[in-house]
Amino acid sequence: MGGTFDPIHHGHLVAASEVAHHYDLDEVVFVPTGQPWQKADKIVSAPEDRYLMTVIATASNPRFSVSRVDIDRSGPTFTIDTLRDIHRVYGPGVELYFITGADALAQILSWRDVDELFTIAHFVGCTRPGHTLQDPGLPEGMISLIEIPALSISSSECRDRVQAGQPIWYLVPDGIVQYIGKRALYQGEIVGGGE
Ligand SMILES: Nc1ncnc2c1ncn2[C@@H]1O[C@H](COP(=O)(O)OP(=O)(O)OP(=O)(O)O)[C@@H](O)[C@H]1O
Ligand SMILES: O=C(O)c1ccc[n+]([C@@H]2O[C@H](COP(=O)([O-])O)[C@@H](O)[C@H]2O)c1
Repeated sequence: MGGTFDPIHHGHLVAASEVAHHYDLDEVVFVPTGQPWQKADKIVSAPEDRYLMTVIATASNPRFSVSRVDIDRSGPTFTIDTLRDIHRVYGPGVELYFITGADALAQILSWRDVDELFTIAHFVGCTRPGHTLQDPGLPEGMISLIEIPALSISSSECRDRVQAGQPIWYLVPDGIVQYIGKRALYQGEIVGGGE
């Protein structure tokens, strides 16, 4: 599952858990983006903070892991590179599923090397409150759509709440609340951070 994870929240974790259950996956690898080029107009926290928050949030689940492939690669993050790197790490025989939410799915035709993407991994689109889940017009079978329990949580809302001094307990794992406090994240002015 790729994401900016700024911060990771329970919407991400529920989506990952549901897809893992549905497809009986051995492992879900969370891959925090290095430079999310389609969020270039937004301020994004340091990759190392987003990576550590993802590690903290997933630590208790033995089937969840976190990869550094995107944060260790320089330049904008493209999923085509993510999938090639993951294949190198796990070996060419592994079957990959790329988990993505309804909002990301709507943009997928704008992603780099979109045609090749579907030859490397299965794409799974998850429902997300506030976004309509539509097949983006690709040939049948390229993307599977699955319904997950609705959690109307977004990272931008979490950041806005921290900046406004409102609690984010129970929107994110407890360790993430503590990490955000310890590192004083999201307390400055957010430019273009809202949805
Ligand atoms: N509540 C949710 N339910 C289902 N999928 C989600 C949810 N929140 C995020 N996702 C999906 O998780 C992936 C990574 O999301 P991302 O890290 O950009 O979080 P976000 O909450 O969308 O962030 P932001 O509010 O900053 O845009 C995307 O594919 C997104 O669609
Ligand atoms: O490959 C691309 O061109 C591309 C463009 C936009 C987003 N993505 C990927 O989509 C995932 C969700 O991205 P985001 O920005 O919504 O957190 C993450 O893994 C990104 O690297 C990928």
